Amino acid sequence: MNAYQGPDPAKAAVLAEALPWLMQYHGQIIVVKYGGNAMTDDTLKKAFAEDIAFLRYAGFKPVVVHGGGPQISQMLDKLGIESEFRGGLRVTTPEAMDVVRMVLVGQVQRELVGLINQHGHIAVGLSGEDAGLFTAEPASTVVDGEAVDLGLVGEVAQVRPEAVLDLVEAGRIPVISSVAPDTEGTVFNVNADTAAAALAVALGAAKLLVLTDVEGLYRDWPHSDDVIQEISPESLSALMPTLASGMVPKMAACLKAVTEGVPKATVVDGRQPHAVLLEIFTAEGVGTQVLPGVETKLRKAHAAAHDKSGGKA
Ligand SMILES: Nc1ncnc2c1ncn2[C@@H]1O[C@H](COP(=O)(O)OP(=O)(O)O)[C@@H](O)[C@H]1O
Ligand SMILES: CC(=O)N[C@@H](CCC(=O)OP(=O)(O)O)C(=O)O
Repeated sequence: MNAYQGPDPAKAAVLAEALPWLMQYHGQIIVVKYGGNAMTDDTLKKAFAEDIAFLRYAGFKPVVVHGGGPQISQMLDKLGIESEFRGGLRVTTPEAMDVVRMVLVGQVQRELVGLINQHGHIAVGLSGEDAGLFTAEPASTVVDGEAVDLGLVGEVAQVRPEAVLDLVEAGRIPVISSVAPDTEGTVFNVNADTAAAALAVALGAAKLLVLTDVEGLYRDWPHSDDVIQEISPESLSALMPTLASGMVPKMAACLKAVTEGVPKATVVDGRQPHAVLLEIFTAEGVGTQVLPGVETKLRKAHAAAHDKSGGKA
């Protein structure tokens, strides 16, 4: 006969490990950017929605900014509209802009809102067009030393976070699409990483968490998969000219967020189910963290270890 074993203490240990993070982020805004490349299958999307609902019920204030690059490309292909990327941004004609808006607001945002609302009526979709959330201006981009005209690609010139704050204070989870009008009402395509960073700064978020389809920022991509675990804004700034494709706007967004007051920006692999919970509630470092003074801290820790070992470390 098997003796009664009782509940598994390992489960209690996992829950107890979450305590410091519950204390740190309780009542704080966390902006989570969900990239289109991390929305590849239904299980992943469902797990993402569970994580976001979990944060809300744990007393955090999650705000979601979503992408949808691959989903836009798929629809453009279907419609026979050509699109190319320059410096990680989609050159956007007026014809393509209609598709970008339709896919982001009408398709991707609706799906995420629906999935989160499986866990209570808590998610509300918004775009940069709602309540003046974002005002765009044409993006100016330089690729290989040359100014490039990207058409209707926008940068965020102004954020009015009131509508988002109203929802958050009411216990809701805003799910935001990155399209935004300029002051004349022309609607622009804003990269979702760029929009998430501008919003995180305006909301005074405690963290910007970016989900993508790589483990983090690779040191020597595409030649190695050595992930940079921690990097200061200064070192990241120096690295920016060496980055390629989608990592350019992503790391520029993290840099902007941390330089303008967000204490930490993290890029994690969204292909891993429950990547959000793992990043927030566990002590193991996942992905790449951009945080001020990190090299100074590492240098100090190294110097301390060196002193203790009498210079033998
Ligand atoms: N140094 C780098 N480290 C990691 N990925 C990189 C790097 N440089 C370029 N990339 C590319 O950037 C991509 C992520 O950007 P993107 O496709 O825009 O993702 P998302 O849809 O999540 O915003 C990766 O899949 C990879 O192909
Ligand atoms: C200007 C620009 O490039 N806009 C992006 C907007 C969507 C996005 O950023 O989606 P991901 O986060 O999935 O890459 C695009 O058209 O693809």
